[in-house]
Amino acid sequence: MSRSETVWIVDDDRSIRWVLEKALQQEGMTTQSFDSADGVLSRLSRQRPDVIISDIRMPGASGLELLAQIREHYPRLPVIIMTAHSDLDSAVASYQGGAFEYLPKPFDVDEAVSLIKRANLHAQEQQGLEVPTIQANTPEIIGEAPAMQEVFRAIGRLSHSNITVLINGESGTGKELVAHALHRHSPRAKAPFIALNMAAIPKELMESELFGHEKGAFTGAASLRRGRFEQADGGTLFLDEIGDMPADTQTRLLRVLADGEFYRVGGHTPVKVDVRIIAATHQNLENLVQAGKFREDLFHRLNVIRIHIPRLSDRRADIPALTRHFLNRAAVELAVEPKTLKPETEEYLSNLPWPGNVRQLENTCRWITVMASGREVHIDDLPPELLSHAQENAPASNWEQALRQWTDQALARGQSNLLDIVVPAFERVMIESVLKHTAGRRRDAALLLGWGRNTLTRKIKELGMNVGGSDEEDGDEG
Ligand SMILES: Nc1ncnc2c1ncn2[C@@H]1O[C@H](COP(=O)(O)OP(=O)(O)OP(=O)(O)O)[C@@H](O)[C@H]1O
Repeated sequence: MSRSETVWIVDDDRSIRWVLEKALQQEGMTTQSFDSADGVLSRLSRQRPDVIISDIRMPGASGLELLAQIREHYPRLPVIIMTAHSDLDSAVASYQGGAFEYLPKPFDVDEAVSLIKRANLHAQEQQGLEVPTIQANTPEIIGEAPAMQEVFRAIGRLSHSNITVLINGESGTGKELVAHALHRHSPRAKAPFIALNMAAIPKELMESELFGHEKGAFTGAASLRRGRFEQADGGTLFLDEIGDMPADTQTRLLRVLADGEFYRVGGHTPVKVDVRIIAATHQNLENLVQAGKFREDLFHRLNVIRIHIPRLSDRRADIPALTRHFLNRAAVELAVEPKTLKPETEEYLSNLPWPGNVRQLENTCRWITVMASGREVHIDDLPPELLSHAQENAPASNWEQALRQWTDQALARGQSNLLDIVVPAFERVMIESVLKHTAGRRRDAALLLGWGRNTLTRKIKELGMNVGGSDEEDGDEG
């Protein structure tokens, strides 16, 4: 490039401006910084940067207001929106407002720089496309954890499209919630969102459920019934647990997706529909295809865009916020004061395995709201299965987690001098295991532990361990 690209940085946080300025200048770009959105617009009438990167929340006009103004007056100018409040609403609002990208803070500086370069290239290639602004308003999906930010980005990116989406994730991770968000942030938002769980419908009823039936199509079909496909016309059909769909229904579904029309059960006139499919499964569809249980051609039709929803144990950072959200919601449902967690209870919950994912956490919050006696929730107030579960199932590889839980509980009991209890226990386990490994030979054991032999002997005495063998005799094999 002959001339240096100019990037405007808009953020009320001086350190962010500074970090970006330095990084961009190092890449040979020219920067100009603004501490609010207000100055940017007046400047734009005289001067034009190649890319703008702006924070959302600032005193005065917000980054999204700035974005809207720029889209209206300078549609070719790419804007990257940054925010410390990495919620779905800001992600979606950014994309729908026509942002080139959405960058949740804290971000990797290199990532920011390469994004800015991409924005610049894109602007040159595209010569600007104007995108309509739609007001965002969703039910809350909580997700500060990086894995969820990826999901939000996907929802944002897809918000202009009607493309088929396949959602993967364990049961209770929020697949339906995400499917709904995809719909609400799509051009079909005003049309129906129809959800259907393949695992919950008896096989023999599935076709009529999906495609409806004509009057008299079979015994009991007293009148014409429109199926889910017709109900979802113009909107979105969410097919949950698609892996459980029987083979013949898969064949019919494939045909509908190809032709955009189908016959009601017992019908002879084709029914035309325009339906966006979002499918979800907790199973590995590739494996089902290999096992001959899922049609490969249908799999490819559904697998256009895939969104993976992480299990709750892979986004533990979100557990406190989710818990507060569910406790507040349960309190509203039950018309009581919301419970709050003691810090050690929050920490304890954050470290549980949560095999039932977000749904299990939600149910736990309902349980707590009903059962916990005080306003503040102690570890002892948790449902008994969570208390025993943690102790029995703490995996050996995860001893730190077990230790953390033990510490929380000891603190909750008011115990002190904790290291006096834990350190000897720790040393005892290490010494026993290593001596077992060396068949009682202390010299080898000391080497493996990384201690001198005298230290090991002293420790064994101090700990009052009865480990057989002695310091004198262990010079030889014996
Ligand atoms: N990130 C989240 N923020 C707030 N609520 C959530 C979130 N994820 C899930 N939930 C809530 O948890 C419950 C379970 O979510 P959902 O039904 O979407 O899961 P699912 O993956 O579709 O489960 P299944 O596969 O068992 O049908 C719902 O009540 C949903 O509102």
